[in-house]
Amino acid sequence: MNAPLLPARTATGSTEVGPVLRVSGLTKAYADGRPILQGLDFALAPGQSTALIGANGSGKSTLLKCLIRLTEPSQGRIEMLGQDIRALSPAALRRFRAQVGIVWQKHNLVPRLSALSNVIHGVQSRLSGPRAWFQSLAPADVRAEAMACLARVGLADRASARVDSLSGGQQQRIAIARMLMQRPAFILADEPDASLDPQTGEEVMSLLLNLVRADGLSLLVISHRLEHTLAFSDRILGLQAGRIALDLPTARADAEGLRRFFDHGDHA
Ligand SMILES: Nc1ncnc2c1ncn2[C@@H]1O[C@H](COP(=O)(O)OP(=O)(O)OP(=O)(O)O)[C@@H](O)[C@H]1O
Repeated sequence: MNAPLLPARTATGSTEVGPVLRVSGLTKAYADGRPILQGLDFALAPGQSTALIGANGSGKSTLLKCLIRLTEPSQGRIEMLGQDIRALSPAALRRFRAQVGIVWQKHNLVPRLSALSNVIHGVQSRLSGPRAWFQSLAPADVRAEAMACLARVGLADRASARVDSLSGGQQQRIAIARMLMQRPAFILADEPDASLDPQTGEEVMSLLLNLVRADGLSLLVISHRLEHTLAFSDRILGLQAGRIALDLPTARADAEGLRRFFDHGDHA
């Protein structure tokens, strides 16, 4: 059970790649004792985009936060990128989180700083102090990498613009570029399209998926939009009453059944 999950040599010498995430018996209750997650078991294969769906309050955000211990699980085991997450010391957990890119609905950019400085902030796991904060103080290689990340999200020409002069969609792209700067191995996204108009939301989701595909990354994304779930995932996990009530390849998803799950939190 304690063996690393990422490339392991088999007896024949071939390389076998295990899941990027394996969750076993994950249970969570907040202080009031009400069970939110009730013994979840699932694993995610590398290089896949998985949509996490469920009614409001079904525990999607709680699950994402448990995975990296932004909230502490009550019980169960979480293995991500070969690490037993619940066994990590606070310092090891901070180092581990640097490998996980997170895209939130609210991106927490620094509004008065430039787009480039905000992207440079993604380097903080590798570099500390003002050199990881201001574009004018960042080492040349860090600036160049941040510019490349900006180019990947289509905003190289806005590098010097103050973030608060950019649109909501552009700001979410900057947040994605900052996340790329972390060189993540796994991406968690909590409704990255939620506060954007439908077209911009679709563009952001499409950009995120293209980057994930290009870099061969794994993505677990909370989705509230049926059409985005169908267009931007390989697999769908549905939460209902704290349990996984739906788990299927997106190619086999029936849009009407999914619509019921979105509207009522069930698929009966
Ligand atoms: N810090 C907290 N303390 C107590 N209860 C909480 C806390 N955070 C969330 N909850 C409760 O846990 C339940 C699940 O919340 P969570 O945000 O995980 O659901 P969700 O599926 O992401 O919802 P939504 O789709 O509305 O974002 C809700 O009843 C919520 O009120």
